[in-house]
Amino acid sequence: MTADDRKAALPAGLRLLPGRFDRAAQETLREVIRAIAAEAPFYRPAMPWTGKPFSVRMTNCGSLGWVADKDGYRYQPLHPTTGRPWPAIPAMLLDLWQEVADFPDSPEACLVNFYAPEARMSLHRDGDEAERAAPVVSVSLGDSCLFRVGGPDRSDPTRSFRLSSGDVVVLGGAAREAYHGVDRIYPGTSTLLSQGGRINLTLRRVTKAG
Ligand SMILES: O=C(O)CCC(=O)C(=O)O
Ligand SMILES: [Fe+2]
Repeated sequence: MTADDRKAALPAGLRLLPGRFDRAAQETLREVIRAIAAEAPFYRPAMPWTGKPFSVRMTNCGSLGWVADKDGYRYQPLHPTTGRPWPAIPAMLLDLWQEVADFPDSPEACLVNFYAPEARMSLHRDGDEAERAAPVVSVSLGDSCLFRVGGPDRSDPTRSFRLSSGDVVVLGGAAREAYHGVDRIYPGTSTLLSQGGRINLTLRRVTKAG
């Protein structure tokens, strides 16, 4: 038995689609995100209550965007600093959802995370969406990362694996409720983003946001 065999199994409903986007498609996505960020700039959210800034910078596209500030976590239709609506979700990402989500309706939200080399995302569950039958569909671009996933309880055993530019992860079924996070970025592992770092796109159906 290897060390890996002793680790938790991947949760049911987690699908990894390595290299789902080839380099040309990644470059197109990069330009699409550049246009989104020109309209809806990346900003640094803060942890509720403590106000501690996230290491990840964020923006959104879609009719709703996920935000975090001293008042809590929520979805809202307007960018917190510009006050403008989020840009539409690009057709390429709606097409991806149609192909892999196995869910009839389109996503309302696409969170765009930017990880500088030192950024990470601590273990959490995506729990602010009313529609939990819809999966979370996530796209990785730029530098590789170490992604960790466990079970529905924070104390469940976890497994980690690398995600590289162009990879897609679908968290559906039981995996929709699984704890997950990003332990680290591997700087210099991709030439896609000239400044380095990693972009993650996270499509969610949401509906009836609080
Ligand atoms: O960056 C990732 O791969 C995961 C992002 C994530 O879990 C989230 O935004 O909720
Ligand atoms: Fe998440």
